[in-house]
Amino acid sequence: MHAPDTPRIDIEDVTLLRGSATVLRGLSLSLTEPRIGLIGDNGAGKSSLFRLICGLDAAASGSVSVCGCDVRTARARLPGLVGMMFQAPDDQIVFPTVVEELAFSLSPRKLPRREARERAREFLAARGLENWADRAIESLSQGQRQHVCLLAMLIAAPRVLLLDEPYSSLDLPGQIRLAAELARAEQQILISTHVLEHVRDFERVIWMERGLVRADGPGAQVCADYEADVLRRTADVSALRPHPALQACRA
Ligand SMILES: Nc1ncnc2c1ncn2[C@@H]1O[C@H](COP(=O)(O)OP(=O)(O)OP(=O)(O)O)[C@@H](O)[C@H]1O
Repeated sequence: MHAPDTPRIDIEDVTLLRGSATVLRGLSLSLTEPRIGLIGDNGAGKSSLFRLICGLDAAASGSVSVCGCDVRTARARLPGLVGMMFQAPDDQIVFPTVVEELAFSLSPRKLPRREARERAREFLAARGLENWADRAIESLSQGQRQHVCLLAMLIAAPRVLLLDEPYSSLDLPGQIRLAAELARAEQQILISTHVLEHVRDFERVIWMERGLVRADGPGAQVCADYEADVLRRTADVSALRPHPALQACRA
């Protein structure tokens, strides 16, 4: 059952265009679970769905609401409601140093600049990262930039977190820390990933295919169905050299 204080996202009969392409087609979803995984092939529409939910792109038709607020009319409230961690850190980061980027995330709270930076330093220090504060973003690796994107989203403390392939550039310790950070987080979290292990035990996983929902249900079932489908589609090549990610479903 949906707890009354858990955020909810309602998508009703949405069509989304990007350029001349229709990337989501008549999509309807009611997202109420605290953890939801999003899987599917490249180009299936996962990032597009996130962009729609956080108000970066507007639907050509249909409606999207977060916690009852229509994203078309609630843009000013959206930063406090929804935070997104982009797939490519350079699409997200706008400031030259870590502390400035984190302080920027606090801008919806309208704090004086000095106080916002102070809070950003404290936030970093609480995670043992005080020496990151004045580092130039340019001097960070891709994985470290991805970590900054995560911190920028967490410091803003929105009610819903959208993470677009958050593990893709992280080293193994980074992946373990991120998984622990997410397990602790009280927010509703949606994760798009190609690494099924990160969502297999979720209560709900949505498999997207060409802008539509192909399957929607418990993570173990949906991930197994997707793997079986991938195995069928790649039978010619996987017979030559089985991919480790598909070993379990071949057994
Ligand atoms: N800026 C854009 N302009 C036009 N079409 C786009 C743009 N960005 C994405 N698309 C198209 O939208 C469709 C969905 O892309 P999207 O990025 O949402 O897929 P995805 O499931 O997140 O893929 P991936 O797993 O590769 O990240 C694709 O067909 C893609 O070509």
